[in-house]
Amino acid sequence: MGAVSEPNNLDDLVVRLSGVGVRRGRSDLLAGVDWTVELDERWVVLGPNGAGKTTLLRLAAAELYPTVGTVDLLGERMGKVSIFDLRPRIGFTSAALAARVPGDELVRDVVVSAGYAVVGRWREAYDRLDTDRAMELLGALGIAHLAERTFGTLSEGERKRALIARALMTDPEMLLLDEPAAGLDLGGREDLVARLSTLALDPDAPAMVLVTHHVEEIPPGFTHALLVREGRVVVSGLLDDVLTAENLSKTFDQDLVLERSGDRFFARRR
Ligand SMILES: Nc1ncnc2c1ncn2[C@@H]1O[C@H](COP(=O)(O)OP(=O)(O)OP(=O)(O)O)[C@@H](O)[C@H]1O
Repeated sequence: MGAVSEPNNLDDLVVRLSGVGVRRGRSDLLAGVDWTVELDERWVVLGPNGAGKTTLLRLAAAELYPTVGTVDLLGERMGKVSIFDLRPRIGFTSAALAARVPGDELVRDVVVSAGYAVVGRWREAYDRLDTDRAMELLGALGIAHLAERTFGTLSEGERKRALIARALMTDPEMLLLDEPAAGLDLGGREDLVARLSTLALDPDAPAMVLVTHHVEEIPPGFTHALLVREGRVVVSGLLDDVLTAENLSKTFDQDLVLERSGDRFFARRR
């Protein structure tokens, strides 16, 4: 599965992977991946540890080149375009990025500095408009009151939200979230899922791709799913078609039951 479906409008394509493989030494981190993401789509990428989810997201973030196949991002072919032109058009959050943010950086500056595509080493004067925009985003994520705190003093949940605000700072055409709810308590997870749901349902929001291990973390409003296992796409397509007990069981190599309550999903072993 995972065949490239023909998009309605080529201009709306934000990601197109064709026959993509990523090889390191003798290991295939990814193999034979075909995937397209359109502007109005919100994708969840699900799979067990080590399946290749982060590798897939890093390809979409222009952080990694494929070993084989082609990657088109926002209408540009990777390898033929400067990644420095491409990256401000892509919002990306990950644990690796969080680890690079200096603990003594003010939260407001963590967000504003996204416009300069650097963390921790910008000290240029910045525009008042940038500050206003950063404050607006921190407000939308419910942490405007933390703007003057240093990043290092934030809780895990507050850091995740600050980094999502940062990822949105450049008004990207695509927002990539690598396990945004990892490490959050139940309240923190539910709060984040609700905020991501609001974003997902906003027609003006960018295309979104969210990587997770847990179906409970799928925000309402997400439209598509890609299930990956051992570097290969198990199935991809519309969320309602793809998210079945059978597909999940295949992906996680467990006999799983999937339950749906309203617009949320829950899974457990049979
Ligand atoms: N540079 C590398 N060299 C060799 N193997 C690597 C390299 N980078 C990643 N891997 C391996 O590739 C596989 C896929 O890694 P990736 O981080 O994409 O998985 P993931 O699905 O995001 O996992 P997790 O859910 O645990 O974060 C893993 O088995 C990982 O150990």
